[in-house]
Amino acid sequence: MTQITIPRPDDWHLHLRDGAMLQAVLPETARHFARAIVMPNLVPPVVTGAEAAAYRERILAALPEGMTFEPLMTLYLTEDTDPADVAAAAASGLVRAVKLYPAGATTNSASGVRDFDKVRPVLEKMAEIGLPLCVHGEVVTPEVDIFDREAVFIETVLDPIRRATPGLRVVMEHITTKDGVDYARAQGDDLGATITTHHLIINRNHILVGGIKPHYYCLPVAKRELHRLALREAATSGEARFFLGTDSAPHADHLKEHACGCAGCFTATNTMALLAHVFEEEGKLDTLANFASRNGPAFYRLPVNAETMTLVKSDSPTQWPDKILSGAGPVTVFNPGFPVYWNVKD
Ligand SMILES: NC(=O)N[C@@H](CC(=O)O)C(=O)O
Ligand SMILES: [Zn+2]
Ligand SMILES: [Zn+2]
Repeated sequence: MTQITIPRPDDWHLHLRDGAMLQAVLPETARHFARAIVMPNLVPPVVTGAEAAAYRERILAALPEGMTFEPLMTLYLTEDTDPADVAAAAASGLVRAVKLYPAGATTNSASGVRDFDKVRPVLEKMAEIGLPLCVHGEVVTPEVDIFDREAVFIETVLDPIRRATPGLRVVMEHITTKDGVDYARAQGDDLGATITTHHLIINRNHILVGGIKPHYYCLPVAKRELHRLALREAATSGEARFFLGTDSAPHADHLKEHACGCAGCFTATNTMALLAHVFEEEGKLDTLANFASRNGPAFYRLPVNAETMTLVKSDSPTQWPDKILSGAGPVTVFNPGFPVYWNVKD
């Protein structure tokens, strides 16, 4: 097959940042994706409904003329979050999810949750109104090896929270392990899991073998090959619980190529072409629409986009810019390390 048409995709986990970076990266997403769940880990974080409304306005103001894109807003869960504010922001349709960052787990997570008992009233309100909790699923206990943080989180934090809060709808964000895949599969339809593009392509060797590759460093960090293979199998299975969240996370190059480099891969520009490549490799092009276009809206109780996207495979490799230029500095586009012949048709 050299061509495939799917409903226009959405991105269920995206970092757009703010200011000059937002201006530069928003068109990269809006060119292909109709909607995105926009992460709230700004500095300072997007905590209240009023802050989410203001951030949404800044995103829409940065959208180039002629592009259509709907930002789906999220709130950053803190120990001081007010359940009534969350409920009001959800009822108005402004906010589509609340994001849980264990304090210290990832970029800009210092205001995240340390004591899960303190957020119990918010979680109970969310269960009552059906508002999803998006979870960065890693423990931050120093004794736990960074490659085990996701598996330990599932057992010691996620599962207890879900048992204590019946009816809470949860998205395991950017799963990176077979443990994550297996856990998601064993649950009911109140649990979804996003999978990034880059975790379908790289394993931990890509980061470390032959010299350290800062542009492959993200959190959760890529794991062993067996986990990458489990993620590929899950993403291409067509199962409703697995959907695309690119976690495209721009950082200026000087902050990635640094003695203490930031975590995040920037994949907004080439995600759809890369996914077509991956799904074709797996012999599963027929399930790309489920992963990128249908399963996410079903979980978030939104309609599938009416527009379509056509992906075409050609004889010569697809070209992308190496970097996106922004007022905050250049941002390197994720390089899969192999030629890709798929591209989105204009
Ligand atoms: N994924 C990352 O490595 N980084 C994200 C944060 C996150 O999603 O954990 C970022 O905001 O840069
Ligand atoms: Zn995260
Ligand atoms: Zn993220």
